[in-house]
Amino acid sequence: MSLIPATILTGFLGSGKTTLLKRVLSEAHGQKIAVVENEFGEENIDNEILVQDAQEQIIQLNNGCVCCTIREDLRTTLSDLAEKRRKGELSFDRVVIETTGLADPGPVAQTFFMDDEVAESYSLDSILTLVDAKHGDQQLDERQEARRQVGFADQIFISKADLVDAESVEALSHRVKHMNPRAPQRRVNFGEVPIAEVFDLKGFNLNAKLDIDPEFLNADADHDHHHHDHDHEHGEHCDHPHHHAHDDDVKSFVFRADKAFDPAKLEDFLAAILQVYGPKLLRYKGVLWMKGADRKVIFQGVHQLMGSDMGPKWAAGEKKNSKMVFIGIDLPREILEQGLRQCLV
Ligand SMILES: Nc1nc2c(ncn2[C@@H]2O[C@H](COP(=O)(O)OP(=O)(O)OP(=O)(O)O)[C@@H](O)[C@H]2O)c(=O)[nH]1
Repeated sequence: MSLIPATILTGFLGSGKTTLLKRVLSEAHGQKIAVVENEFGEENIDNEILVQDAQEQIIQLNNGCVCCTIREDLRTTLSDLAEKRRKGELSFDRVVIETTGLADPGPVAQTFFMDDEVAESYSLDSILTLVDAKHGDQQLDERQEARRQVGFADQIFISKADLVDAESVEALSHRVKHMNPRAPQRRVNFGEVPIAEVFDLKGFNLNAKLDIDPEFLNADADHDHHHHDHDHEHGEHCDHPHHHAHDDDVKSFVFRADKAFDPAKLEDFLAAILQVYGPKLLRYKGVLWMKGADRKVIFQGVHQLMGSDMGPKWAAGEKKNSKMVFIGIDLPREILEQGLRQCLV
């Protein structure tokens, strides 16, 4: 039986997760969706909002946060769901896990890789993160959970743009992009979003795509700014409005190289780096040129868990190179860059 696609829906308190989910559930998409809800408290209001006319399966994980105490519950819930599906007692095509606004999506994502039973039945499709245009800046300033949610995202939805002026949305969008350049961004008005941008994003797939805006890559490579405090001159690579400097602890950087990697050296280096900095590395992904390989090598990971795979062949005439993006908390950028350079042939 094929793996059940799973989507993690995250975003800070009140960012519009339930609104978006309700919208998605009520859209005529012909799919059966099992929803795993994680709410604080006994009363689950969201549940009532969501159930209405949908025949979806809604499971609640109450009294705790999915990222810590409830993690075991999540594991058993997912296993039970898969088991019932196998036996024909339940029928659903995919599962969506809505985390509380205070959850760190990291441990939730890791459940899909670390637990054998879960990994055998599910494949993590993507992490969707909502950012509230009205309160996002303050939440990112004050709450690390909010910053981690952005760092982990495969797709970002900016909600409530109707409540603020265009310039503020731009500034927020720019800030978020610096934290996570690989997640595409989209504005959503009361959860209105095409289903194609919610499901089957394959953000966790080892595909050969590394969706980084080429502008961002250029700006980043040409400027050796070790501190991303948005202090570049106006008009210089970066023409978005940004009035204030943010020194977000969740940062990203892109490494590019026009020389091939020595596979053994790179493997040793990455293994060592993950040992030390794994907890701080939220997401990383790369399309690599390895010495002696006629195919692209795709690698990616979450914290200490890293995987790699062969991608497509380098096309005739294609200029071989490598690009990697690292997203993490207080990233040791110089150590990473220096180390990676030493792995080049
Ligand atoms: N103006 C405006 N309000 C929105 C938008 N999206 C959601 N809201 C409102 O924001 C409030 C919170 O939305 P929810 O969908 O409950 O947010 P949530 O992320 O599920 O909230 P928690 O479960 O508390 O974390 C609701 O009153 C929504 O109607 C939007 O695009 N614009």
